Amino acid sequence: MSDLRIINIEKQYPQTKQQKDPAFSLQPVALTIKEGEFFSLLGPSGCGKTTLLKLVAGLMPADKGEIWVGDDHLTAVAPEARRFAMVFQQSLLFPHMTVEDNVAFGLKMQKIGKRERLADAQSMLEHVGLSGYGSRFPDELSGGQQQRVALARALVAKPRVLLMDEPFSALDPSLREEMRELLRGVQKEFHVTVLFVTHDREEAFYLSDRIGVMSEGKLLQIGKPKEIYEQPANVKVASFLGLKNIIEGRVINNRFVSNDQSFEVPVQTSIKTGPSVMIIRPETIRLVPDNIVKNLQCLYFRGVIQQKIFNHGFYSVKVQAGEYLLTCSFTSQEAENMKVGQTIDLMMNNGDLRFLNE
Ligand SMILES: Nc1ncnc2c1ncn2[C@@H]1O[C@H](COP(=O)(O)OP(=O)(O)OP(=O)(O)O)[C@@H](O)[C@H]1O
Repeated sequence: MSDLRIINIEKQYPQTKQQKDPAFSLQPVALTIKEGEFFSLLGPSGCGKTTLLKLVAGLMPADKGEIWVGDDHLTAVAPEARRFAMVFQQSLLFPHMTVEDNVAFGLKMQKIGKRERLADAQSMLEHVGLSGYGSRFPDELSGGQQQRVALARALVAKPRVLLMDEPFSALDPSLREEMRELLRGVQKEFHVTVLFVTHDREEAFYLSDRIGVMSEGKLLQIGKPKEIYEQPANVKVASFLGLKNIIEGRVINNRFVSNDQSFEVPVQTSIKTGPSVMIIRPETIRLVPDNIVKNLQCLYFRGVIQQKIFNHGFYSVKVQAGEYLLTCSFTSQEAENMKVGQTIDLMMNNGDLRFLNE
């Protein structure tokens, strides 16, 4: 298998005289991306995603570590000889060449005959929904169409790895969605290995087979989107993923005790004694049915509705429960009679709660 192996790659940028803070360093990254896998590096601006991508591409040397694809050791191989393709935020098409020639350019470099390369370019343009656009010039295309051409140009040369750095961030939201769908489709069709950089959680969750969450030069967690969402490795990952209802407290004798001592719940034995957080996922919160007998398997809150917002087919409802402002997710039916200012009773199963050491 031609997996992409990133073996303990690290990089420290040199300190400049004007710089007050220490120069950025990328902590050692060890990561294997399977052939045909879509892998995203997700993290806030400045966390080192592009740095890692450039090291993989060979656009700058690493201080330590190795890059392999299958049995090929690429660490010292020039970027253009790695057989990787790259797509950036700007499409970087050659303005004086037609769309068709832009797409066929890489094949020309590989000394593939004119007829064959134009046929391949045409076929790839069809795959990205641009058949009939071959004789136009880049400035006769919209931003979204230019990114389609950039994608076609990257794929036509059958790269061993496709590296993408925020390729859709300059596009408007509906076009972004369209491009995500297109990319997901062609990536699966051509079984190309993709390393994708984004700070957009939704984009990473939609596209990826696996995600690596980065922060401050460190790869904090690797996992499938569902695993990362349901079991974030630590508070930084949880906060970056925008997880709601992160409640601070302590673990004592395998029980989580909230800071204001108003409740305690059992935790998994893997959670260490000491400062911790409890995460309540909005979709696991339910209304307490009438006449229920409360039991120890659930946690209960009484609170006042502060806000009710329709959001993508469900209602996001904020409830002030003592000192906690809980975000809940209710169906239209559940939320139908809810009004701001109303007192409601909420419950959640202990088994749905997540605990993390800080
Ligand atoms: N050539 C360089 N020399 C010195 N420092 C650099 C260099 N390139 C980037 N940096 C610094 O390294 C850090 C990581 O930058 P990088 O571009 O990898 O982040 P990123 O996660 O891709 O961010 P963004 O999403 O904003 O592009 C930043 O603090 C940046 O200022």
